[in-house]
Amino acid sequence: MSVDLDHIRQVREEADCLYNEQQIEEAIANMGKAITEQLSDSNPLIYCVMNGGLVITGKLMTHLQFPLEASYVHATRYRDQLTGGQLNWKVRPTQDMKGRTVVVVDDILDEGHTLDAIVDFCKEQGAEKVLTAVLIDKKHDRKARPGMKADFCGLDIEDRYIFGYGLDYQGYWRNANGIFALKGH
Ligand SMILES: O=P(O)(O)OC[C@H]1O[C@H](OP(=O)(O)OP(=O)(O)O)[C@H](O)[C@@H]1O
Ligand code: HPA
Repeated sequence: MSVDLDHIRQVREEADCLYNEQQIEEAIANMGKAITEQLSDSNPLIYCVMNGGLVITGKLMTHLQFPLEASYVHATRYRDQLTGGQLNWKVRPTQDMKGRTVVVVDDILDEGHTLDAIVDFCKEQGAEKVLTAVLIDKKHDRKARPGMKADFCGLDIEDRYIFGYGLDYQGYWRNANGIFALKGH
């Protein structure tokens, strides 16, 4: 599929910045502190949810100065669309997680179906405790479960389509150094 890069550039230029780099880095440091307080003696297994979790997981991990193992899973349900569909597992966890504490790290808790499915899978595999950490919690009433929350969360946002810090618009701008909302969405 060919991509109109002028459109991609225009989207970034017209977007509203909801959080700048400094605010996000502060939020990530606070998440790191909270996770350290709770998990520093638990030898956790940290799972990055690709692709969106790439930036937050890397940045968060440097705030976790205790023994841990890191790996990734790959699950997607948006496929360059603005609304989610069926969850498609591309890479499932491979490590033995029996009896382990697992932390699933992702960029966003939107409706929550992605995190719920990954958490359920880890529990089925025998993880003793499964916790979730997200940079962003989007505020609306369409959560997979009413009141659903991540165990660790950096920032809340209003109900708009966002990109930056791992989140994409049509596969682009995961590299944007802020959280930006798409004009008109
Ligand atoms: O809470 P939900 O409504 O389930 O949405 C959240 C998920 O959606 C995005 O992934 P996406 O499916 O877009 O794949 P990507 O990580 O490759 O961007 C995001 O990275 C989360 O994993
Ligand atoms: O607002 C969003 N932006 C990008 N990816 C997403 N995946 C779920 N919600 C979003």
